[in-house]
Amino acid sequence: MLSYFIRKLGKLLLLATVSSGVSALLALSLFSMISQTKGGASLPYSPLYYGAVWGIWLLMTIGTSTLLSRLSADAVFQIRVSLIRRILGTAYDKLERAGSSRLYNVLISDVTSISNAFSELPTFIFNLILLVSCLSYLAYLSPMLFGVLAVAIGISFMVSRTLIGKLARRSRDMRDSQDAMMDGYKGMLEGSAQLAVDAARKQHYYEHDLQRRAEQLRKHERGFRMMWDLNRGVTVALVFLLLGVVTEAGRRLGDQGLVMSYALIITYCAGPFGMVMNLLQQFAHARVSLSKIDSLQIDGDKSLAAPVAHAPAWNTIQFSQIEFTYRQEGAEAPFVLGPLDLEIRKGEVIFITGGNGSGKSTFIKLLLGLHEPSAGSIYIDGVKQSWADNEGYRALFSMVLSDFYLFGQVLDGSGKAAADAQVVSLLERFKMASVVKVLGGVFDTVRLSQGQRKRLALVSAISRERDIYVLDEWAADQDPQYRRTFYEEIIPWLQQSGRTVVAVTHDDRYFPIADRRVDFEAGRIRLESNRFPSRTDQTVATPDYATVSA
Ligand SMILES: Nc1ncnc2c1ncn2[C@@H]1O[C@H](COP(=O)(O)OP(=O)(O)OP(=O)(O)O)[C@@H](O)[C@H]1O
Repeated sequence: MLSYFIRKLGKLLLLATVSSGVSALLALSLFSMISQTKGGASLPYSPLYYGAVWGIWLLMTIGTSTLLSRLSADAVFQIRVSLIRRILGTAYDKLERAGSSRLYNVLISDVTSISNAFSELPTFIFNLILLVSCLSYLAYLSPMLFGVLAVAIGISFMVSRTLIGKLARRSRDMRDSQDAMMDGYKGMLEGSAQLAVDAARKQHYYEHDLQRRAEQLRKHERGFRMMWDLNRGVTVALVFLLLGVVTEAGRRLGDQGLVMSYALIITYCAGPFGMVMNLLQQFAHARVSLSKIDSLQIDGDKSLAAPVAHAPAWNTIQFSQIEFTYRQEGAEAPFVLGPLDLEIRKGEVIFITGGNGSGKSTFIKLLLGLHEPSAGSIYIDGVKQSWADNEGYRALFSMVLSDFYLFGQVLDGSGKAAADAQVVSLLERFKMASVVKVLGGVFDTVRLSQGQRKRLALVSAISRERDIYVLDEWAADQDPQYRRTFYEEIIPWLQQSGRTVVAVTHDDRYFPIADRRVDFEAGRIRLESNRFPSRTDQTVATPDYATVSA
């Protein structure tokens, strides 16, 4: 990730570092001029020269601040965008395993800690240069006194390193507690209606989940802050220790002027020294965030700029000995789907039925190419599909799953904003035209009832003009009248235009609508019943998008 940043912001980082370094050296030369003025004697350089250096230093400092603030904002932007792209390019099942709470936390807190650390790099380099320059100058003033100082600095460095190691461990504990807290927030917000009605549950959730997690987080935050402040305190204490060591050594050497110069420069260096130590702490914290991101395996590398894959021409999709197992930590007997053998033919209406937990939705996700089969293969017209390169395969589908998200923007078959007239005609068909307006392909509201939102989701899915519609219990939230319209009008209308429909349903009275019903039980196909056994011999219509969209 660091190399990614350096690639993206390398020039700005270099500029900010050089400018920080020059400012540091100018500041040091100002100090050197002052420190050479002993006992109220005049400056060794003319006031004009001092004023000129001061002026340049001021300009450089203003310029550096501007560059640093730009670098900081750019770093936040770059890491945010890079994470978004990684998440968008990551396989669905990896995201599902990571869980939304952990992903939200990465997007919120890890983005901040990494970008803070990165944007502080020039400040770190600035202060490091300042520190090294100060130390070099001290070595130049008196190598012997510097030798004494170097031993004290070495010891200080070892102490700080140990403390920073402890801080990283505390940071890791704190980050884990933040994930748990985020999970608690999620329950509180997503379950707000249940909690509002059920006071006992609210109290229980507060005491057993939220409060406990908050206490755990407080404990780890306290440990982290304590270690952070301890490290800072130790830094200040070390500066005093160094001053004491220098004063004593100088007294023994009998050179008060030298001691004065040393004390002045060490006092000046206390700021940069503290800053370097502070930033080392921040880097340790950011490293924990980076390891958090790595642990989620959001390693998506599919470029968003890559051309969108086109769906292949097809007549049959064949599942051959397909198996899938949910990877669950600690689960004794994880759910196993398959082995499945199934053929989907173009233009068919297939209903997927079965009891709760029988594997219908899991099958749907395999069909959509969202889960990678653990065994078996998928063939299109006899050609084996590669999981690693299944963008084209996925482009065959449009769907409304049971946990769908309703996007406000409607897209057409080419991925552009859909024409309003086309969307309005679909809204009319779904009896939504009086409820929702569309402007520039965007619904004016998505704050609707669940059944209405599902209708809009299907309008959106149809607008994409894809070959196969996959619907997971779409009609479950519709009123009986519209449920009937869905089964007796919408599905036949889609089929007549050459579309294939694969729908999960529990509505047994409408089962005869389907050409085929595939019934699941305990992850296996229990029964496959055909309404038209000879359907494969029929000529299948080519999809007529104009008819469907109109
Ligand atoms: N994300 C998941 N992680 C682990 N196991 C899961 C996950 N989702 C589902 N399962 C397991 O897979 C089994 C089948 O789930 P699936 O959602 O496919 O059932 P379904 O037939 O669609 O049920 P329903 O009719 O209730 O929607 C479940 O019993 C559950 O044990």
